[in-house]
Amino acid sequence: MSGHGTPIPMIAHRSSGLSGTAEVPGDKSISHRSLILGAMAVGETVVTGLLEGQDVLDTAKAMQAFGAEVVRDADGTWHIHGVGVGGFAEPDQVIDCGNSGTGVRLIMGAMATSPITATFTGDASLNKRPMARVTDPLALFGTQAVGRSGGRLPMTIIGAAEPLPVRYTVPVPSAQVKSAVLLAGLNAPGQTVVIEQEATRDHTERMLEGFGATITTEVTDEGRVITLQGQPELQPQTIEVPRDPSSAAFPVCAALITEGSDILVPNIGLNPTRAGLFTTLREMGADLTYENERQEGGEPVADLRARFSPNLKGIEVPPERAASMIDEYPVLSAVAAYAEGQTVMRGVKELRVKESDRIEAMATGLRANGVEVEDGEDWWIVHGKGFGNVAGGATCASHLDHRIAMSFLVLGLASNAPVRVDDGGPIATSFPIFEGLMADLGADIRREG
Ligand SMILES: O=C(O)C1=C[C@@H](OP(=O)(O)O)[C@@H](O)[C@H](O)C1
Ligand SMILES: C=C(OP(=O)(O)O)C(=O)O
Repeated sequence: MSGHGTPIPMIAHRSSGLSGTAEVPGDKSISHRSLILGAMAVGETVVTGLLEGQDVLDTAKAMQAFGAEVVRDADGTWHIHGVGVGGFAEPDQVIDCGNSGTGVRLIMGAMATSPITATFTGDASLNKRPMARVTDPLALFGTQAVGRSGGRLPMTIIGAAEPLPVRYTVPVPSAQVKSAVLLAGLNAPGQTVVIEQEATRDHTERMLEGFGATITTEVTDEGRVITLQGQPELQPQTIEVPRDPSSAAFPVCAALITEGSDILVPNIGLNPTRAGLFTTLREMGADLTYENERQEGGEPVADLRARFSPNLKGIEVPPERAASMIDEYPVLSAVAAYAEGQTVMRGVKELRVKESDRIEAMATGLRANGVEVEDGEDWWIVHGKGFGNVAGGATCASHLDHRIAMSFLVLGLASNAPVRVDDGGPIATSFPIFEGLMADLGADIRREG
């Protein structure tokens, strides 16, 4: 949905003794892909555990506009009747992807090699984000794109009627770009090859294989070379979406910084392309353990146990870990405020083109709450104050960015004065049950006014 409702101001007060079990919702990345790949398969894909956040609901609506039947049962199971690779119909309305970069970029890729035209838009945040990173490689297939200056939405994509196969090296670490090219490659004849120098989340590759595509990944001197055979008939799947490690990050970090806390966050996927935050927190001295470690659907899964960790130390986060925790830097910076010493984060330029400029948004809000932050184009350093020394007391702008809103609310759970955010509305894009879940654990996070 583009536009945004009335702002929802929220406030977090110092809390202690968080306890209980935090059942976080389904993984956002896998939810988008389940809908898109389900729509491109022949027959009925059945999905349980789908994240019903606004980002994913917007993708579901988009798949209907392209001709797939998408139905939710009363029990929350989703059924997608796909139209097959190359079977998309031309939508008769503008496709509104709301706040979701993943939604718009993956859908642009998925329709780019069909002889149809579609116009995309989003909310004020999404309409500022760069799309040339996707439309440049799509042009190699023969796809045309006409958008606003700077490659921004709203944008019309004219699909290639006779697509060519493509070999493309992704210039920025981005699973969205990689995925857009692979999804476009589905309806191109021959082999599409995508090369990435840094490993990013690999859900598209794993799921394409699950849907019956022929796809291989080879690690070479050039990087990860992913080869997809075009024009497969995708087989419908039954998918149980695992819980989202990026959402798990919020209750986990809240427990680490609030006195006397001990919580369990069950069933979290620890795919190495996603688990960088948890490794980093453990290196900082967090009392964060993996219980009941197991494999599910070919992925490592564990229950996360997080306890109050009064002796956190700042560290230098290895830059090569950035892609595996890219969405978690905002909440890491909130935890870093309570550590002793500096937390140094480098190689994170991508943070500047998310739902907001996340370095700028967090640095400004942290400073307003009494925490010193230095920053440059692709790095930032949080100077930890240690427990009991974060002043708090400020109102932070969330900039239509769910992760910024949730990170400042976590910050306020251990600061001396409460922390406010001007608008908690965007939280519903990825974590619609955040407020209730945090309240059940004992966190004092409320709406104001
Ligand atoms: O492919 C995906 O599902 C995602 C990729 C990442 O974006 P980039 O590809 O821009 O790094 C991430 O930030 C986003 O939340 C989800
Ligand atoms: C960057 C994010 O999402 P997207 O790019 O899909 O808007 C996120 O969820 O943190």
